[in-house]
Order: sequence, then structure tokens, then C-alpha cells
Amino acid sequence: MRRGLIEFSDQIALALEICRRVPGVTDAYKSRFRVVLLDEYQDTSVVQTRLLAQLFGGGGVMAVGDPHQSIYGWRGASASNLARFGRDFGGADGAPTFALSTSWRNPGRVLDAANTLVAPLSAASPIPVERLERRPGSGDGELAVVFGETVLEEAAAVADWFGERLRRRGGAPPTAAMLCRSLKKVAVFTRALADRGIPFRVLGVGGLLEDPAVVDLVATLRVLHDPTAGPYLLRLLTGARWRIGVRDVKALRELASWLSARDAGQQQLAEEVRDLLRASTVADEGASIIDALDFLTTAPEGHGALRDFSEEGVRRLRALGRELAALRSRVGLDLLDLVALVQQEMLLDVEVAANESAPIGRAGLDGFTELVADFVAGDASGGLGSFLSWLELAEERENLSPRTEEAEPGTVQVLTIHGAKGLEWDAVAVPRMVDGELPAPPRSKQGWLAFGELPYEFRGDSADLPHLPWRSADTGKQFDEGYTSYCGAVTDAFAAEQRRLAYVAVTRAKDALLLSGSFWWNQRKPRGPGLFLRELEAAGLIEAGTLPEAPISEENPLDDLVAHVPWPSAPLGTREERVLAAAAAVGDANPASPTPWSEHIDLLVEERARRLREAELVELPVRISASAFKDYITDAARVASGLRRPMPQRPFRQTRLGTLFHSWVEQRYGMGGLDELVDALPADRDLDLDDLVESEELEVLQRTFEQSEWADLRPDAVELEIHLPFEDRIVVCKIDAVFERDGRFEIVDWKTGKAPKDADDLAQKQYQLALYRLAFAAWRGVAPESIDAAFYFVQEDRVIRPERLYSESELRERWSKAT
Ligand SMILES: Nc1ncnc2c1ncn2[C@@H]1O[C@H](COP(=O)(O)OP(=O)(O)OP(=O)(O)O)[C@@H](O)[C@H]1O
Repeated sequence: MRRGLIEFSDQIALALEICRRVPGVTDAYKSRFRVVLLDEYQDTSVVQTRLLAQLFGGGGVMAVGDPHQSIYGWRGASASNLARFGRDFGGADGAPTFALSTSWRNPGRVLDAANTLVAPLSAASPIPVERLERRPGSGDGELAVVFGETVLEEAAAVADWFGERLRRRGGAPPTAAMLCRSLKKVAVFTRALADRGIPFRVLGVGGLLEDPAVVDLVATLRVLHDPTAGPYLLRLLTGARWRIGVRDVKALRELASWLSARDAGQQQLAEEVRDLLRASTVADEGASIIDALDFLTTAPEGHGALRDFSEEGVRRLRALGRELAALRSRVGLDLLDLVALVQQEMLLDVEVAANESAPIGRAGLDGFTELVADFVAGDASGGLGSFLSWLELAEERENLSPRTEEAEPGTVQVLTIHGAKGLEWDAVAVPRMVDGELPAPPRSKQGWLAFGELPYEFRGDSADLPHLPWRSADTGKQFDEGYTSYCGAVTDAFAAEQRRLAYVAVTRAKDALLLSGSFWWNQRKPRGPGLFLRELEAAGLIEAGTLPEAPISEENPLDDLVAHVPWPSAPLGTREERVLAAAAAVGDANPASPTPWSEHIDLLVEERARRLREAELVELPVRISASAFKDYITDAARVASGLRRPMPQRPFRQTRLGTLFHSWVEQRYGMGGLDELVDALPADRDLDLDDLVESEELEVLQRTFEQSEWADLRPDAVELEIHLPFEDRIVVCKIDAVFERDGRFEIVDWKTGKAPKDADDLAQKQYQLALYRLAFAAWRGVAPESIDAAFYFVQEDRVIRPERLYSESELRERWSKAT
């Protein structure tokens, strides 16, 4: 906080502080929410509980939770807070408790598995949890288990299982999900789905960051930002585009070491300085292959430090170095622009467009762009560095937060078990239920004694955490015993959390559940069926013999596979033959020779040409306004171009003043109108300071009007809108006012602008009055000759009465000439 930063947990703590100090805040919330339901209560941390209790304690609160689904222990949530609920919220110790022990979701066999897994937790639970019962009329559902030799077999079996369920005919396709502990290495499973054409979607940032094009993009961004991001540069160097061989990679690494012992002028540093440098940097920081690439890019031809590189290697490395240098000079760009630029310069957009086997095509790059936009929306000043740090955090956080996406029938959603909290699917697969993964061993058995951990005594949930009796131990032996049992308790607590994780995963299935595992992936020792599978086997839920005792192979058979990956990778992979053949065909083709499509092409080209020609001619709108009539008559070409490419018009004050004045006149004559609008000036309306000036101008106009010849007359009509059929159009006439004077009608148009400059100008304006006359005559059923018309230019207090108005036939003649 001293550095001006707060975290989410600080916000809760601060909110609690406010509620404690300012009773009014608590009272306000209490009176607003008289009945409160807290869901997923087992995930509430101590400080959240305190805040909620402060706000709503003392009555009207109900908590719903399942201690067996508490999987946020690592962030201070504890299943035992359910047991303390009554006390925490100031009620009697024994708040009434209701058991929800019917599972309305899971079918019989899934439920049996869930109950088996959770039995040891129920036995040790601080509050009684009843065994889940089947819902009335529930079917058995399906519990399937496969255990393969290698992860490739496992992934294939999982994909086949989904394939079969999604293909089943009849009714809507089912919903499906694959729930993993982590999405880090999920590619082997998604590839198996992709190979079989089974639609899938990896939810969250984690999945996106696994997309190969996105991996390249992020690698480039890291290289641009951080000279120690060597491993990311290595990905680019050895990838399909640059294909730098082992010898040149090694030479680059040596060049980096050589440079790290030299100053900017490549003079060797003194021994003493080198020692100090070595002592002050961690292993990866001293020599940077990114710096080495920069050096190589600009080093003069034949520089001694380049002698170990191959000629082709230097050429490619320099090309990459120049590309990176150019991009680096643009890192100050707006983040979205920078990301788009990197995509283009690295040819990633071309790669995904051309590669028909790219798993999700452009969607990965597009998703990433959205992610950047989200980040920029939250932190407009954030640059590349903060974006990259945020990305790491977002990946970690997202994988652990419950997802909010809807299930998509017919698509396998791939997400973490944490993300699956509260959700459900027809078919659920939980892969990697092997020893060391689910359940996994704790990263450390030492709890808070491990590096970087906060001592438990400082934590709000310390009462629920393993206790190390270091204060009370009098002898070394006593401490040792205490320490051993403390480590045991840490291990047990972790194991219980793993069990709850498995329970959450298993209980997501509405119909079918597949649990899977395999011995070999990328580890030296085989991983057998995990504890949870063994327990299900012992309970008779997995048929004996389904789980193999030992792998067939004693060594990792996948090692062979790994050893034979071609390197550097071929740029086009399996596409090579087809792409080269296509390229050759294009090269050999004679563009002039006829093809089966020639006729179509000619027709399409002609169609396009015609469309372009026709675009010059503009269809006039059916409804035109009387005030624009003169524009059609006098300059039809300009109107047409305005219609073809409409430009927004600058709002100008005179127009708004005109609107206000017209409303005022209308209201003044007591004929409705926007009175509130005028009265409310200017404070209540959404007007800026200019409007103060406007209101003064308005007052001037109003005073002038009050002196005019119409001030004391009663109008026959005000603000009259008449739609006049005219030729094949409709002319919209908005007549300001009509008076009856001496047996004749008079149409008046109030103008707040300037009076016409000359006779020509006036002649043009007259079209409007002539049309008004025609319209009013038709509307009232009187002869046009019995109607006069006038302009009143209020600002100048000038009345203009045209001597003669165009007749109907004159108007028609001019219109047809112009259009
Ligand atoms: N009384 C009921 N009758 C029929 N179906 C029900 C009933 N109650 C709940 N369901 C259905 O059972 C499923 C699970 O319900 P819900 O999501 O409320 O459970 P939950 O206890 O919140 O589960 P979890 O905490 O494990 O996610 C849902 O599909 C829901 O529609």
C-alpha cells in the first residue's frame, strides 16, 4: 500500500475497516439487503467471512456450501468455516442446519464413485456431511475407465470416447467437458480430438496461449522486451521459419559468453570486474543470446567473433536480427498496433491462413488480440512490459477461477477442474488420474517453512492449518518430533485438498464419466494408476483387471519418439509436397490460357465493372424535405455526391438556436411543443457553457418577435407537418405557422439565420414557400391562390414577402428538368 498498490485481498480488508469504523455503512447495507444467501460458502476466506459477518451478522443470513468441494485452501478458504457459520454471524452456536443430500445431477454409478472418493473426508469432517443419495428415478449412467501404456494411447481413448458420445443420434447433441488439473500440457489431448474432427474449445487464457501461432507471437514480444528472454529467442531460432541449426545456436551462445566478458567497445573486462559481475548475476542473466544476435546483426563482415558461424546461419540470423531491431524500434506503439505489427512482420497471419492443419486457424490470433484489448481497456497506460507480466498472472489466475462460459452442445470444452466449479455436462472426462498427478504430491512438505511462505501464525485461517510447536519444544528431540508430525499434517492437508479436487471433477457429470490415465509421458519412471482409481477398484466400481499393475515397457517408449523429431523442423511439415506442387503449378501456369472458370471469371469481372459504373448513379430518396428541394433543382450533382458519401455535418450553434426559438414560438402560442426544453434552460439540460450565450441570443430573438406583426395574432396552425405527394416522391413540409388574415391564409416561416443576400438567393428560398403553399392548399382543401407566404428573418426583424410564388406546374417542370 505504501507503493500505491492494493490487491483484491487488501480491498476486502479495507472494506472491512470502513464497515467497522463507519456504522452508517453497515446499517445502509443491512437495510438494503434484509435476507442474504451466501453460496459456495466453503470457498469464503477468513477476511471475507469477517466482512460479510460485519455487514449482515445477526439475522437473515443463510449459507450454502459443501465442505468436500473446498478447493481454495491455498488462498485461505477453509471448509471448517461452514462449521463456524453460526458463531461468526452472531447467531446461536447451533444455526439450524439442513442437509442437501439428494444429488439431482449425477446418475447412480457416478454418484457411487463420488461417494467412495469422499468417504475418508466425511469421516474427518468438522461438520457432518451425509452420503449423497440418488434422485428418485435416476438411471445408472456410465462410469468408464481406461488406462493406457502411453499418453498417446490415453489421449486417443479419451478422444474416441467423446467422439462416440457426441455422435450418438437422436435429440440434441450432448454437452461435454474434459477436466484437467492444469492446461499446461493439454495439447496432446486436444490434438487427438482435432485428429478425429471432434469440435473442442480450450476455455480461458491458458488454452489460447497453447496455440502455436500465439506461442510464437508471445515469444517474439518477450524477446523484444527482455534481453534475458533467451529461451523464447531459441524457440524462434529453431522454429520452422528461421531453422537455425545446432552449430549456429551453439556459436550464438558462445558469442553471448564472449560478449558478457567485454565492455561496449569489446575490450575484455578486468578479471576483477568479471568476478564481481559473475557474483552479482544469476546463471541466465550474464550472457544474453538476444544481445549476441544484436551484435551479430551489426558486426562488420569478417569480424573474428563470427568465425564459428556457418555462412547461411549468419545470413538468416542477420535477417532475423534486423527484423527484431525494426520491431524493437516500434515498441512504443499503442499495444494493439504493436501486436498487429508483430503478427504481420513475423508472417504469423499468413502462416495460419495458409496452414490448413493449424488447430484453430485465425481464432487463436484473434483471441489473443481480444485479450490485448481487454488488458488495454483495464490499464490504458500499460506498456509491453506490464502486459507480459499480466499475461503470466492472468494465465495462472484464470486457470483457477470458475469459468462462466455456457456449455456448448456438441463441443468438448477443455478446462481446469477449478474452472469447472458449479458447472455440469452430460459427458465428462478426467484424464491423468495417475500417481503424481491426480493425486499429486505436495510441492513441499514443509508448509510455511518453505521459501517464500508466510508463517501460518500470521494468517487468519491459522487455526485450520498444521501447527509447528516450535515455541513449546524444550529439547531438540521434542522439536524433531513436533516437526515430523507437522510435516505429516502438511502432507495430509494437501492430500485432502487433492481428494476434494477429484470429488469436484467427478460430480460434474450428468450422465457419463470417463476416468483415464497412462504409464508413460515425459518422465523417466512410469506413473501407475493413482490412489483414487485404486480406491474405486477396491470398491468394486472399476472392474478388476481394468487397471494394469505395471507397464509393458520398462523404459519410456515415448523416448524413441522424442529422439526422432526432425530438427530443425521442416517449414511446411506434412504440407510440403502439396504446397510445393501448388506453387510450381502457379509458376508454370499461363495466365492467358483458358480455364474451366474463364467464362465465370469474365462474367464476374464484368459484373464488378458494371456495379462500379452504376455506383455513379444515385437513387434519390423517396422522401425529400421541402427545404432541400432547392438543392435538387439547383445542384443535383452535389446532392448526389452527398448521398453517395454522406459526411457528418458540423453541429452549429445557429441550428440549435433555431430549434430553441421554434420551440419557444410554438409554446408561446400555447400549441404544445417543447416547453420543458425551453423552461429548463440552461441548467437542467445537457448543454455546455456555450448555451449560456445561446440563451442570451434566444432572449434577443424573443424580444424582437414580441414586437412583430404576428405577436398578437392567433395562429391557425403551428409546426404543421404535411407530406405532399409530388411526382414520384414525397415532399416533407414542416410549416412553422399559418394565420388567417383578412379572409386569406398566410404561411410564415421563422428564420433565425441571415436574410437572403440577393434576388437569386431569395428565388431559391422561395421554392420552400411555394411547396408549403401547395401542401397547405391540398391539406385544407383551398385554392393555392388564396394563400400568401412570408419569411420572417427574426434576427434582422425583416419580413420578406415574395411577389409571386411558383405555381404547381412551374415546380413540376423544374423538378423534372433537374432530376
Ligand atoms: N429439486 C430438483 N429437481 C430436479 N432437478 C433438480 C432439483 N434441484 C436441482 N436440480 C438439478 O440438478 C442439477 C444440480 O443442481 P445445482 O447446480 O443446484 O446443484 P449444486 O448443489 O449447486 O451443485 P454443485 O455445488 O455440486 O455444483 C441441476 O441440473 C439442477 O437443475
